[in-house]
Amino acid sequence: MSSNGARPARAHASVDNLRTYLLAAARRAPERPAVIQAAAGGGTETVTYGELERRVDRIAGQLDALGLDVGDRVILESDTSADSVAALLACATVGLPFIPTSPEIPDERLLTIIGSAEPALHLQTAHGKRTGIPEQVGTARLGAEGLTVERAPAPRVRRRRAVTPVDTAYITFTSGTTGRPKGVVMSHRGVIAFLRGAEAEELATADDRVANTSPLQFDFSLFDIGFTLSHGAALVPVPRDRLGWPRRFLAFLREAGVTQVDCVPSVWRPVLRHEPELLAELGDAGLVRRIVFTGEPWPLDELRALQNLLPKTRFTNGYGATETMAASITEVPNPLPADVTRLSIGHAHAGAEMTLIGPDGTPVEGPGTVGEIYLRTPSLFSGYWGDPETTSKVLVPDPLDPRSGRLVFKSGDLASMGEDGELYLHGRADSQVQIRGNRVELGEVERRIGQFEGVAGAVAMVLPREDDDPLLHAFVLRAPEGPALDTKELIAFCRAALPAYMIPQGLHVVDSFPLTVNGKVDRAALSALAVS
Ligand SMILES: Nc1ncnc2c1ncn2[C@@H]1O[C@H](COS(=O)(=O)NC(=O)C[C@H](N)c2ccccc2)[C@@H](O)[C@H]1O
Repeated sequence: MSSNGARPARAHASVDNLRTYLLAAARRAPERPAVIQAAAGGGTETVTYGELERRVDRIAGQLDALGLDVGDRVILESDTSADSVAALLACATVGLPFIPTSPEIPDERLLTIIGSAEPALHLQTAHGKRTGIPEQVGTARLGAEGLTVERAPAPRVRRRRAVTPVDTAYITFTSGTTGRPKGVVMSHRGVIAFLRGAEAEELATADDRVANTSPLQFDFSLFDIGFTLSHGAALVPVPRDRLGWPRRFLAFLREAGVTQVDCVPSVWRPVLRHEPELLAELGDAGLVRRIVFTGEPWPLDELRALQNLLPKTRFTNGYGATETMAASITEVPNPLPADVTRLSIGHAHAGAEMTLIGPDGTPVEGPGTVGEIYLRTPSLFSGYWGDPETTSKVLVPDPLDPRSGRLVFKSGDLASMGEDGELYLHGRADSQVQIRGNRVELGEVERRIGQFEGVAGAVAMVLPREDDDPLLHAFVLRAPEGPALDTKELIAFCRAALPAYMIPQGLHVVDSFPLTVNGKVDRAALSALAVS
C-alpha cells in the first residue's frame, strides 16, 4: 500500500518523457525500421518501430509488476541492441532511472557503482556473464520473452503516482579525474531539450541508418539512440567485436546500408591503417554519407586522410560533456583547408549558448583571448549522484546574470573565439600545465609532432616528478608502413618551431594508443608507460 492509502495507478509517462518523445515515430510509421542489428545466425535483422513499442510495453508491464517506485534505479548491463533500447525506454515509461553499464567493465567497478547508486535491480541480457550481484539487489535477464526475474527486488512503499519531466531518465557514471566514478544524473527534460536542439541542425532524415559504435554506458550511445529515434531513422548498433577488425567492421556497415557513422576518432585508426580502399568503396557506393565524431580532439592529419578517402562524406564535430549531453554540433569542411590547425566547435546548438569567462569570472574580450567555456542550456544535468559539493563546482550562477538564480555549466574546457566568431578549443583548464613557469599548450606540441614525416598522431602530457620540475612527455604513433622514426630528427624538428620549454623531454614511439572503455585515448595508461 502506498503511504497515502490508495494504490497508485501505474506510473504513467508524462508529456516530456523519453519514451513518449522517442517512440513518436511509432505513431507515424510503425512499420519503419527502428533498429537494424546483427542476427545471431549471421546477416542482419530488423526491428520496426511497432515491434519496438510492443517490446517496451511488455517490459514496462513486467517492471511495474515488481512494485518498484518512480526513482528506483535499474542497472542496465548490455551493449546497444533492440532489447536494451526497449529496456531503457520501458524504464523511462515507469520512471525507473536506468544506469547503462558495459559488460566489459570489471566487477569491482560495477560493485562501486552499485554501492553508490543502490539500485533496485540489475538487468543483463540472456547471455550476460555477470555474477556476484549483492544480495540486496534484485536480478533479471532480458530475452525473447522480455524480462525473466531471477531474484525479485525487495518490496517497496510506492509513494509516487506519475513520472514528471524533471524525474531522472538515466544516471551515467563517468571515470572522473579523481578515479572515483561520478554519477551524472540526467532528467527527461534535460535529454529532450538537447535532442530538440540537435534536431534543429537537420543532420538526419527518417531514411538514415545511423551506426552506433560506442558502449551503451557512454552518453554518446544515448545520443545515438535519442538522435536516431527522434528522427524516425534506423539505429544500427555495431557489434563490439567487429570494431577491431576493419574488414568485418566495413562489411557490416555495407550489409546494413549505413548512411551515418557516429564514433570517437579511435574507431577509424585500424581502418585507415589496414583497409583504406574498402572504406573508399563504401563512400563511392553512397554509404557513410555523414560521420559524427566526438570525445576528444582528432589529429588533423588523420582526419584529412579519412576525408581523402571519403570526398563526398560530411563530417560533424560534436563537442560537449555528459553533464549537458553536448554543447555544439559543427560541420567540418571536407576537405579541411590546409592552413587549418585547430577544429572549430562553432556555436552552441540551437537553444543554448557558450560564453568564454576569464580567471576573474568576467567574460573575456576579443578574438584570440582564451577563456573557460560556460554553457547556458536547458539540458543541464540535475547533479552528480550523492555529491552536492562537486555539483556546486560545475553548476554555477550565470556570471553574466548572477542575480537571476539561473545556473550554467562550468565546462573546464578552455577556448578562444576566432575571427569568424566560432570557438576553438585550447584543452582542459585543469590540464593547463606550466613548465619552468611557462604555460605549455599541449595541443601545440602534439600538432608540431603530427607534422613530422611518418607520424600518424601524438599525445603530449606533463608528468610530475619527485622533487623536481614536471617533465613533458610525448607519445608518438608511427604511421602504418611509415619510415622508422628517428627521435633525434623529430626533436630537432620540434626545436625548429617550438620554444625550449615545449620540447618533449620524454619521447615514446608507440604502435597504438591504449583506449578507455569509451574509446578515448587512455592518458592514465600512457602515463604509466612513461614511468615504466
Ligand atoms: N568534439 C570534441 N573535441 C574535443 N574535445 C572534446 C570533444 N567532445 C568532448 N570533448 C572533451 O571531452 C569532455 C567531455 O567528455 S565526456 O563527458 O565524456 N563527453 C563526451 O566525450 C561526449 C559528449 N557527451 C557528446 C555526446 C554526444 C554528442 C556530442 C558530444 C569535454 O569537456 C572535452 O574536454
